Amino acid sequence: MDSRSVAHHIEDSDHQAMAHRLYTLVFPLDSDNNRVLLGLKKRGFGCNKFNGFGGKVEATETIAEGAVRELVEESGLVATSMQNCGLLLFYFENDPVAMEVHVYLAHTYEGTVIESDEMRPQWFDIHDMPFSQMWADDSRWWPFVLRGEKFVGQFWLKADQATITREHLYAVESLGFV
Ligand SMILES: COc1nc(N)nc2c1ncn2[C@H]1C[C@H](O)[C@@H](COP(=O)(O)OP(=O)(O)OP(=O)(O)O)O1
Repeated sequence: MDSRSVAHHIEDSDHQAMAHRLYTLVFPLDSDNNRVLLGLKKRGFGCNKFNGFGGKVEATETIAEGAVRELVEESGLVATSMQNCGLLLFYFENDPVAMEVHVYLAHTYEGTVIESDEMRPQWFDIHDMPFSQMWADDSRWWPFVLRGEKFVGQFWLKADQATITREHLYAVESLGFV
């Protein structure tokens, strides 16, 4: 088990028994204008979906370092303050490895938004998200972000990557275990 994984903090024995792969997901906010920067994924996993910016955490970095690196690589922005706002756990049918996704809000950042090989960035109103072009789970947990609540979400998905068969989503006081 990756020592950076927080799997053992989730009270679910099936979950704890699984292998986990660590990911990050960062949402840059423009609070003055109630906007969030999303990227349209241009290739690979989640192609043609809007999402925050993130990817696999490398073996040599912390989760927060991975979040900053992926944001720069995919959007051109360098986060200067980030808040860990959620933990998402995805279990895909026929995949023995759970995805452990650490979600951050970037409140301040430097640099210029650029399109990368992987992502085409676009600003959206935080109250008018393109959920029909996003992962199925996003519309479930985004309201927690709007309410300023930290959250943990477990989602079980069919192999079609679109159908949620089971979910467990709840607010937490703190993600201090992350
Ligand atoms: C299943 O539902 C999902 N919902 C949301 N909102 N985000 C998800 C979901 N499943 C995966 N993600 C996120 C987690 C990561 O931020 C990316 C996937 O990362 P990727 O596979 O693109 O990782 P990279 O390291 O960038 O990959 P490359 O090997 O292509 O560089 O999606």
